[in-house]
Amino acid sequence: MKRARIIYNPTSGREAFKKELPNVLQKLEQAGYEASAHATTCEGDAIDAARIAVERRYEVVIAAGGDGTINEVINGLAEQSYRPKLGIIPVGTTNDLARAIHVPRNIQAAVDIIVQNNTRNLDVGRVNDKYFINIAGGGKITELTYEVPSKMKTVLGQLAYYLKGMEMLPSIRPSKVKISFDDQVIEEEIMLFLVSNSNSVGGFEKLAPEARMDDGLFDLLILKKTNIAEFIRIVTLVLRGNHLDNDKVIYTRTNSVSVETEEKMQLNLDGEFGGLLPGKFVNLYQHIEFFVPEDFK
Ligand SMILES: Nc1ncnc2c1ncn2[C@@H]1O[C@H](COP(=O)(O)OP(=O)(O)OP(=O)(O)O)[C@@H](O)[C@H]1O
Repeated sequence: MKRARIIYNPTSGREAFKKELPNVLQKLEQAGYEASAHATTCEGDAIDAARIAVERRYEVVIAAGGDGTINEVINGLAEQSYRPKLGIIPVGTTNDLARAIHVPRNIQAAVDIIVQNNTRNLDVGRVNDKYFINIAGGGKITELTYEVPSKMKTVLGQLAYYLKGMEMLPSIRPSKVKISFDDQVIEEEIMLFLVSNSNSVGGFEKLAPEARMDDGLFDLLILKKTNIAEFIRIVTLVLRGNHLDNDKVIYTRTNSVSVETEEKMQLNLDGEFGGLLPGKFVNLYQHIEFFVPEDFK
C-alpha cells in the first residue's frame, strides 16, 4: 500500500487546515493511501519531518502551510537521493509556490489534485546548501518579503507590499557585486538581482516571462544602479512586462550563477531570509516530482 505523509503547520494562515484534517485524511484513504500527519511545532520542524519521511520511504509527502512551510519541506527532500512525490496544500498568507504550480487555495480542491495523480518533474534551485523552488534574490528591496508583517498581508494582500515598498524606498542603496554566469562576469553596482525558476513571483506575473519550471534554466534579472525615480519607473515597467530591454536591466537565462559581494548582502529564498551571500545558484533539472493540475503547462 502507498503511504502519504502530511506535514502541516497548524499556525499557517487562519489555522484552517486543522479543522479540515480529518476530511483530508479520509479523502487520501479513499484514494488508496495509508495517510498520516505531522503537525510542525516550530521553525525548522518541517525540514526534519520531511527527512524522516524520506528515511521511512513514504511514497508521497504533502506540505500544508504557507511558503515558509513548503520551502522547509522542499529543503528536507531535495538533499536526499530518494525523493517522495510532493503534494502542496496552500494555507498560508502568501502562497507563491502554489500559485506557480497552479494549485488552488481551496483545501479540498488541492487534495483532489493529489488524488488525481497527475505529476510533473520540476526544477529546484540550490544555493550553497539551501533549496528554493520559485525565486532567489538579493538587494535591500528583496527584504520586503519578510519586512511585511503577515497580519498586514492577510488584511491588505498585494497592497501591503506596495505600502511597505514605498516606506523602504529611501533606504535602498546600490551594492557592488560580481556576478558570473556562463562565460560572462559582471562587476557593477546593482539595486537587486533575481534568480527565478518560475514566472509567478509575488503576483508579478510578467517579471520573468520566459521562466519555465522544467527546463533546467533560471531567468537571471539584474537591476543596475538607479536613482529612486528611475527605480519606481522600472517597477511600473515590470507590471506591464516592458522592463527586459531597459538599459538598466540585465536579463539572461542560465543554469548556474555565482554572486560575490563586497559588503554584507542578505539572500532571499522563496520570500524567506536565506542567510548571507556569496552564493552559487545551481538549477537542479527536474529534481522533484510534484502533483500538479492536469492542465498545468
Ligand atoms: N507550531 C508552530 N508555531 C509557530 N511557528 C511555526 C510552527 N510550525 C512552523 N512554524 C514556522 O512558521 C513559519 C511560517 O509558516 P508558513 O509559511 O507555513 O505560514 P504563514 O506565515 O501563514 O504563511 P506565509 O509564510 O506564506 O506568509 C514557518 O517558516 C515555520 O518555521
